[in-house]
Amino acid sequence: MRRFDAILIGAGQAGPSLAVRMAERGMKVVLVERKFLGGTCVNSGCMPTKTLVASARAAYVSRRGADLGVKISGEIAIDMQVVRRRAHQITMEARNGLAEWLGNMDGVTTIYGHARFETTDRVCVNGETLTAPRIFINVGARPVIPDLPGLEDIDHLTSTSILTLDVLPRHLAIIGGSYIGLEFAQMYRRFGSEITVVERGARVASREDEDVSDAIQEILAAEGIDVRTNANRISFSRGEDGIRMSLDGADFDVSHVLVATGRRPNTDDLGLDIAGVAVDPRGYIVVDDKLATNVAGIWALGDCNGRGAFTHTSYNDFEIVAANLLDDEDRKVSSRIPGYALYIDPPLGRAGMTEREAASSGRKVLVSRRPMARVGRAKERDETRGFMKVVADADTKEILGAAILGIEGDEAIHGVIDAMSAGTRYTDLQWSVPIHPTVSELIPTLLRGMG
Ligand SMILES: Cc1cc2nc3c(=O)[nH]c(=O)nc-3n(C[C@H](O)[C@H](O)[C@H](O)COP(=O)(O)OP(=O)(O)OC[C@H]3O[C@@H](n4cnc5c(N)ncnc54)[C@H](O)[C@@H]3O)c2cc1C
Ligand SMILES: NC(=O)c1ccc[n+]([C@@H]2O[C@H](COP(=O)([O-])OP(=O)(O)OC[C@H]3O[C@@H](n4cnc5c(N)ncnc54)[C@H](O)[C@@H]3O)[C@@H](O)[C@H]2O)c1
Repeated sequence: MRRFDAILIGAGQAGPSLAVRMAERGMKVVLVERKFLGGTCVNSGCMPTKTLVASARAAYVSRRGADLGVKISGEIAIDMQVVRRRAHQITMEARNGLAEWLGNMDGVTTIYGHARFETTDRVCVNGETLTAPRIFINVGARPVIPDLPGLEDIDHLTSTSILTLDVLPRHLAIIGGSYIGLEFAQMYRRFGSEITVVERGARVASREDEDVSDAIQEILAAEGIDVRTNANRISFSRGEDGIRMSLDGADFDVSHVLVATGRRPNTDDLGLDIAGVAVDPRGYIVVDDKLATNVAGIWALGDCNGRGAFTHTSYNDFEIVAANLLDDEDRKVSSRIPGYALYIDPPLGRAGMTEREAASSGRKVLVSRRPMARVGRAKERDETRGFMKVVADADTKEILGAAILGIEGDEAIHGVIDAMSAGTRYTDLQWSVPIHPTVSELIPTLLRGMG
């Protein structure tokens, strides 16, 4: 049995950084990873997909060149092998960089293998027992495959396996109209596929306010994406020319099916029951505000704790745990202002509550909304789709949330995230002087329109 000061299970966004911080304090730590260093973001999530989004945008801009007076003679063609290779290369650079960083770090041992609890302070990997007084779980999540008739009998893709596809689907059906479904829908449409998005809910991106969902759907429909909402009866069979899909009684043929119906935590094969670590009914590890589980000496970070589902929330979990355990600070998850982006083009940048959440919190709510057509930068680029809105508390003047669906929305939203993190009231920002011509330039005007 090998003894360490800490065991970290999973090398996603939290594990490697925490391992290094602890080793820098002279601790002897072991990082256990069953597949690839970097986890989802590096290998099958943000990095490869945002590289693909960049290729798709290059195609879109090239096709629109003539509108801006740029003549391109000949067809705009996509080389899927180059597109895919680029995404893979970005992944490999990040994965190899991590291996080098960890490899050069005294005090960090990396073991490749599946970890499983034997007791509260022992973990078995590749038949060997490791023990430590502190164990950090950072095991992430994986795609959910829904129980749809016929799905098991056809070759279907997930957000992971589609990354190895180097042919262009003739017709890609995407089941699920949220982050993963919508990002892949627009990117493959821009590569040249016919796309049908099948969402069982009444609208796409259903966590957002209705006006945001509607505007997203309009943006996608304008690019020729067929979005079917309220889809109830979905089934599949092998067709003569690919896959036969049946949707609410109507049949059609598609060449490929991508399943994008959510993710579930990798907590079912960890032996958590043996260690006595509590999980909720969906398998997420139950943690307190400092990410400690119900078992002393065991913490859970990242997607597996259900307190966030993004790269930045997993990394922030590392920052919280490191600050509390190593720097004698008092950091809590509940202090985090929720922020994220949906990387369709134009992107949706989000901060804090939706308008619906703010209204249902019982506060008296003020809202202001402006179209992107009011933004000089958007007009100059001839990309005026979308709008921005902000929600505030009428009594305290606190900013409760914002959405910027428009070019650079993922960047411009940080003005709001920073203001919310600093506790700035919207009335204090109404007279700030932004730089022209930027997207952020409309924010003071937006805040002056609160009503
Ligand atoms: C297609 C896609 C696109 C995305 N795009 C974005 C984006 O643009 N922005 C964003 O913020 N987020 C995005 N996300 C979400 C983001 O990737 C995740 O939230 C983030 O990677 C979670 O990090 P994590 O550290 O919690 O876990 P992970 O990165 O999933 O790491 C967990 C690691 O644990 C390992 N592991 C699991 N079980 C064991 C075990 N028993 N023993 C040993 N090792 C184990 C796994 O192999 C994995 O390497 C995207 C996700 C997907 C799928
Ligand atoms: N830009 C980003 O930050 C980004 C990008 C991609 C993924 N992610 C992360 O990945 C996670 C998973 O994303 P996701 O889009 O797969 O999941 P999701 O949980 O956000 O959405 C799943 C969608 O599928 C629909 N659905 C479920 N079952 C269905 C069925 N049988 N038929 C039709 N529709 C069905 C749901 O109604 C929902 O709209 C997200 O929580 C997110 O954190 C983030």
